[in-house]
Amino acid sequence: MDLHVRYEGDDDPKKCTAKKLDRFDLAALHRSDRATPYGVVLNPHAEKALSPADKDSGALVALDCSWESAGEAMFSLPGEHRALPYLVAANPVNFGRPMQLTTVEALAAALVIFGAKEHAEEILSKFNWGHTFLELNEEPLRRYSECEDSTEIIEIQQEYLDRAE
Ligand SMILES: C[S@@+](CC[C@H](N)C(=O)[O-])C[C@H]1O[C@@H](n2cnc3c(N)ncnc32)[C@H](O)[C@@H]1O
Repeated sequence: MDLHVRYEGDDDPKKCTAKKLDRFDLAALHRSDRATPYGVVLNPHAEKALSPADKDSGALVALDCSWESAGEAMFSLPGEHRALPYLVAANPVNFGRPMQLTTVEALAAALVIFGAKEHAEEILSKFNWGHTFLELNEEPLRRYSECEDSTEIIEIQQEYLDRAE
């Protein structure tokens, strides 16, 4: 599956996970909405949860910008907008926190949910904490990948939300 990133460029380029994926030719960066291919847009504000039912909806797209600027209005890209279900970050900035994933973690999570675990491992292998993301989220990612649709994903997510309270 082709990975695309709408790249805003307002985060430190040395720490930016999308930039690193681009350097290894593992994702394509786009500087405008128009230049970004239509597909599934990973958007934490989306009403619908990502599920295996989305896997044939075209390109997989993330928006790389700082979390300070990642408000709802920023996600103006045309596409099928989907939020990832409950997962925890493994990156050093947000380790253990739910939902605020880096771009590479978000793309990897979507790939695992779509049944492309090897592709997820490949992109995470460029980060020394990358494998930890799959270890921390092994059970939820496996269960999400076995769901039919967004309704089933939400049911499983609720179990993790209840446990986290
Ligand atoms: C806000 S940017 C921050 C990127 C960070 N600067 C980096 O270097 O990776 C992270 C992007 O990953 C995706 N993402 C992260 N968490 C998500 C979630 N819970 N649901 C959907 N997409 C998410 C979104 O596309 C989001 O804009």
